[in-house]
Amino acid sequence: MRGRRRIDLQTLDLFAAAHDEDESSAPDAAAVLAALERLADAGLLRRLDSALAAFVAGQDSEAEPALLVAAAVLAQMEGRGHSCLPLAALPQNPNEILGWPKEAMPVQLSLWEQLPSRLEAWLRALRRSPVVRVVGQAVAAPDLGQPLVLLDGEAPLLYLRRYWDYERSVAAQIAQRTEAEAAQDEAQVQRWLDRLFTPSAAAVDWQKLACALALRGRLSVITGGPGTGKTYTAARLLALLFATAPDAAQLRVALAAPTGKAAARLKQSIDSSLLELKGAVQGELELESLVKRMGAARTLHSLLGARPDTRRFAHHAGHPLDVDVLIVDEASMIHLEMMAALLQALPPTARLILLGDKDQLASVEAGAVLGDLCRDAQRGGYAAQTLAYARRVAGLDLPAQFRAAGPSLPLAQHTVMLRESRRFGGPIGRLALAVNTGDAPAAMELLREQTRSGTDAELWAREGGDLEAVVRSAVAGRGTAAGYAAYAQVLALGRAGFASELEHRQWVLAVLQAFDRYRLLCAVREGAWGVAGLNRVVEAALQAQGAIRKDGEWYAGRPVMVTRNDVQLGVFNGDIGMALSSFADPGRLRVYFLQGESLHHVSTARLAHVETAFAMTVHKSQGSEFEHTALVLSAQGGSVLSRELVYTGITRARRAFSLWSEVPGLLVSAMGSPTQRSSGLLRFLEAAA
Ligand SMILES: Nc1ncnc2c1ncn2[C@@H]1O[C@H](COP(=O)(O)OP(=O)(O)OP(=O)(O)O)[C@@H](O)[C@H]1O
Repeated sequence: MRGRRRIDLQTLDLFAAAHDEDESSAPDAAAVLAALERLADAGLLRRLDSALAAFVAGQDSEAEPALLVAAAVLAQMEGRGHSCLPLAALPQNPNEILGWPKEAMPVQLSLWEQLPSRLEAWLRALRRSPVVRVVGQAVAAPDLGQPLVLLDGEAPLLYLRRYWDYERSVAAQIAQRTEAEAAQDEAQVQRWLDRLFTPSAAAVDWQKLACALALRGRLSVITGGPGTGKTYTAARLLALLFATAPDAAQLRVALAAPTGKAAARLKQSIDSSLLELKGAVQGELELESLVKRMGAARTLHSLLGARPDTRRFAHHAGHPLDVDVLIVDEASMIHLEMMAALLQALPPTARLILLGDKDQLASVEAGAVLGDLCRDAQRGGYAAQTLAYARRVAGLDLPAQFRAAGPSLPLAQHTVMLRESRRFGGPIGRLALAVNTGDAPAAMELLREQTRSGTDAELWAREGGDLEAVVRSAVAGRGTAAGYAAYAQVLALGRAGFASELEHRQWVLAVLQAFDRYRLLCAVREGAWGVAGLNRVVEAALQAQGAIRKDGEWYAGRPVMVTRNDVQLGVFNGDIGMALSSFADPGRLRVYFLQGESLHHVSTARLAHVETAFAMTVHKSQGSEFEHTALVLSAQGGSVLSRELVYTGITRARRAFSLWSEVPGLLVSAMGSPTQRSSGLLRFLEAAA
């Protein structure tokens, strides 16, 4: 938290000014606003949080302290990815919500002493304010553009208006997409399912079930860990849609993902899965023409038509996307606002197929939509009708534990979790599973046993800080697993110059590919064990070896990550590029990005929003995989060190995973801290059911 260290939280007096004026009375709105400012000075709140409280006070001259504090806490929650504030915990257990460090306890108590101790009094303060729109189960106050919305009822939630709108919109769209089931020729569906799925030894062929369920609706959610066959299943689903569509030649299919890298992987993986099916369809389906017609996969920003300097997209309900089927991969990264925009822009008749791993980190922005949508995925929750349908068309008899015990959400009938990983049978997969289930003893034992077995093991861990060792390993690799030396070698090949543009292009591709063999992933940005510190020391080590020649911000071989979408330049947040000499003007550096199969390049001068990318956050690594991934846990990680963060880091590794922990115990404590994001999405969906 910014600036916290400069202020002694134990002695910080939030109400110093108010006490000077009058010792006896409770602080008024001005005193509370001043206290919130001090909390922002101390880094416990953001400026934005105290500013929202000040805005509320400006709109409501009679605002009570509880309302102002609730507004500031709500803004703070939004900054941490929650879409709303569950009010019930606020009076008695604010720590659960605030997550402030222990040393902030005196400050928190001094503020809370001035606030009501009962929820009812907080609710009264909210209900009586003109800045709060109160919406109950049965009645709703008129919409006068109030900036806050109180969802009153048993477990009241407070929203910023924007997020209230997004959640309701997403829930309404999903309810609509899951209500009516498309009529179909079941005999035809059964025939094709049997052709595309050979009998499986597994108790349940979840991939076949996913296809069967997806065929009868306009929304399909397919979740599963890495290598469980999400894209393999989506390709079969496409073939099925193609085979059963009345006018297959006209079927418009689009592929998308939140990042460019994930989009490129999706396209590659879908194409190769489709072409592998040629034998199974024996010329009956024109799979090659389907592959051609799909075109490149795009980022969601580009698909929806992001426009400079506005949150609005070119495509929306009034100007929908021109698609019949949209497959979106890495859906765990889609934040609430983006999901609302995507659903709005999709024609009501189009099918949406969401693929993603519900256990991965959610987006930095507010909302954990895939996690919410997959609440029932583990236990199935299938209704009798769904089970009967699965038996009829797919010959699947689901064990009793996957049947809904009571009334089930329509959404659950459109959701399937894939459970068998084809890629991660070994130690990386076992570690990911142990982390995911919070089994710390199993995870630690596995890491110890693997580390003991030598540097070539799939897993390797060191707890207790030795930054120099981290850097040595980052450069040289571990055993036969790559480090950045691999990219440095390819980079050096360019120094001799190129005879042709083609030769130069091949070299650029080779540098980008070599760089992607290894990545340092950090939990935090700041500090020696964060992104900024590690980037500096890795750069220095490569410089010392002569692998790079850094004499300014830009140098040949500087890997960069784009930090802001720039529609005009065609680069998006999270894209990774490499500064290299251009063929036409070898003295000039350009930044090269691999977009699908094609290379895109931009002049360094035009790329204002980038950062060096030898080390990057786990958040930004989603949608990417590296042959060797090193996860670096900083002792400054605090609440950022979550189970999802560690799981996401581990599952970025294809062949080797290394863990570097600044101090012992960080991994175990992260595993014991699953992230919970507050949202009302399921409540809206349940209400709509
Ligand atoms: N039923 C199956 N039979 C044979 N091979 C399969 C099957 N399902 C998946 N595979 C193979 O397993 C590998 C992983 O599948 P796929 O890439 O579809 O997984 P994924 O869940 O999309 O992974 P990621 O999350 O990493 O993108 C692929 O090589 C795929 O061809």
